[in-house]
Parts: sequence; structure tokens; C-alpha cells
Amino acid sequence: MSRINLGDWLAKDSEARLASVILDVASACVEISRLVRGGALSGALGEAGAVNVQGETQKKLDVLSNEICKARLGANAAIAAIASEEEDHAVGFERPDAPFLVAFDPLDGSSNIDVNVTIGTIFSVLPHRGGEAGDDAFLQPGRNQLASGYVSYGPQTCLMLALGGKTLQFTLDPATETFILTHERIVMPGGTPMIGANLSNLARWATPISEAARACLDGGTHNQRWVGSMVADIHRMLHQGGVFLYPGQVDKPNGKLRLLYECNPIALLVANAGGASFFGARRVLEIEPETLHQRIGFASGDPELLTLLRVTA
Ligand SMILES: O=P(O)(O)OC[C@H]1O[C@](O)(COP(=O)(O)O)[C@@H](O)[C@@H]1O
Ligand SMILES: [Mg+2]
Ligand SMILES: [Mg+2]
Repeated sequence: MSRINLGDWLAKDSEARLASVILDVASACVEISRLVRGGALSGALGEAGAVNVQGETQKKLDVLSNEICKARLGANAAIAAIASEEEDHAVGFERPDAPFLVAFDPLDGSSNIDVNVTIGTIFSVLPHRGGEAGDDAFLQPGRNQLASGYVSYGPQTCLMLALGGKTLQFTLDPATETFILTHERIVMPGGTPMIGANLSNLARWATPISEAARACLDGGTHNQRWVGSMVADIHRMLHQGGVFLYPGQVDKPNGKLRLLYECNPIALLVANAGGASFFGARRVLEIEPETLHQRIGFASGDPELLTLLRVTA
């Protein structure tokens, strides 16, 4: 079998500076994957003893992954600024002419770090229109994304990349620590009766989605899965179909997940694979963000099942 690695694949027809950004994200993720694999031996488990801007207790790996991504991307002359779940504000690099901004969730699925369950890194590349790159520069709708993706650190380490209208998968070769193209085009299968959701929240979801989901599950027509790491739940959905739900709730109308560095990058991967993503009646990729750490309710996946679940009603 002929093997093509991420660098060679990008060199074929991607713009060189955008390719360099994707390669730097990938190499930061290789570094993070070493810490993940080492677990307690890497000193990467446990609490960091701090709280982030969203009021969440940071784990050591949240902080370490953020530092790795920030250092790696900060060294790329094509990046004007980064925004991260773990940074209060955008971090600019004083490069007014640099063409790209990168928003990321350095470590997704923090509650699973210490229990050896799949976690990940999510990223979104946006155009930078010049000038100072503060928070406002990142307030662009998801349809503007030039590329997005995630790396999942599970039994395999996989890079899912949305680029040029396609979603592709690269798998990390542990021997060479390079990402090898393993899936040229991901297409979500339709008709899978699978709901990925934390059902402990079901009673607080807005109607009619709570009633529609309850009918599917109580009626025995649909199955349910929930890892609690978005990358892992989305990875299953991209390969096997179904939907992922973290909708708004009576007590949290804007849900939990962050628009700029969680929902938008995933929404582009899902769109390229034939799915759709909504916050109520709004298409996620069309939402004009108002703040850097804005949360939205998120329903994503098989369009037919989203309709059955009445997510846009
Ligand atoms: O614990 P809950 O409420 O089910 O939430 C799980 C969701 O929260 C997240 O862990 C949030 O991401 P972070 O770990 O980056 O904060 C998602 O990955 C996941 O889908
Ligand atoms: Mg996350
Ligand atoms: Mg995170």
C-alpha cells in the first residue's frame, strides 16, 4: 500500500502558508499525544490548581496542551493571533500582515483525562484581514473557516481535517510519529438510529426536542452513546452516522459548548461529510459570533434524524 503523509498531501495542492499552519497544529498534537500516552509517567494527570475564564477548574493537561499549541503556533509567521479555551483573550503576535488566525480547544474532554478515555484537540483556521488581531478579529461566522479539524487521542491518534470541501482522516503512525492519510473522504452514513447525548440533561432540554428524543429512546427504535469527549462522540458519528446533541436547556439556554473553537470546527467537518449543524433554527456556520467564548446549543449530524428530533422547531 502506498502511504502518503500529511506534509506530502498538503504540498500537492494547498496554499503553502495554510499548509504550514496545519502542519504546526499537527506537530503540536504529536507533542500532546506523547504526554497523553505517558499518563501519570508524564506528570500530566491531575488538577492544575487554577480556574479558566469560563470558571472551569483546569487540569494539568489543559494547561500543558495550551502552552504547547501557543508556542508552536506563535512561531509561525503566517499566524497573527491565537484564541484558546484556556486564554481569557486572543493572544496577538504583532504581525498585522499575517493572513491567519487560529482558535483552538487545546484539550477537549477534560473530565476524561485522568481515567484514560479518549480526549482531543480541536482547531479552526480563520482569515485575518489585517491590523491588530484582538478578540474582535475572531468574531467571524464559521462559514469563513479556511480549514478546521481535531486530533483524537484514543486507541489510535487520528487527525480529522476539513479542507477544500472534504473531510479526511490521517492516522498517526506510532513508529515515525507522522500522520498518514487513511481515509480520503469521510461520508457520514445515513439512517443510523444513534443519538449521542448526555441524557442526564434530557428533562431540562427545551421542547419539542426533549419529547422527540424521549419518544425515540423509549420506543426502542434508537440507541444512545455518550463518551463525554466531544471529539470521541463526533468521531463515532462521522464514521457510523446518527446525531450528536448538546442543546440549550431550561437552566442553560445557550448550552455548554463554545461556538468558535468547538462547534464551528466540528460543524465544518460534519458539513463536508454530508451532515448539518444547528442551534435551534439557526445553521451553526451562519451564526455571527458576539464574544470569544460564546456558548451555543449544538445539534449536529444526520439531517434526517435531526428533523425527526425536531431540533429546529
Ligand atoms: O460532562 P458533560 O456535561 O456531559 O459535557 C461533556 C462535554 O463537555 C466537553 O468536555 C467540553 O469540553 P472541554 O473538556 O474542552 O471543556 C465536551 O468535550 C463534551 O461533549
Ligand atoms: Mg472542549
Ligand atoms: Mg478544553
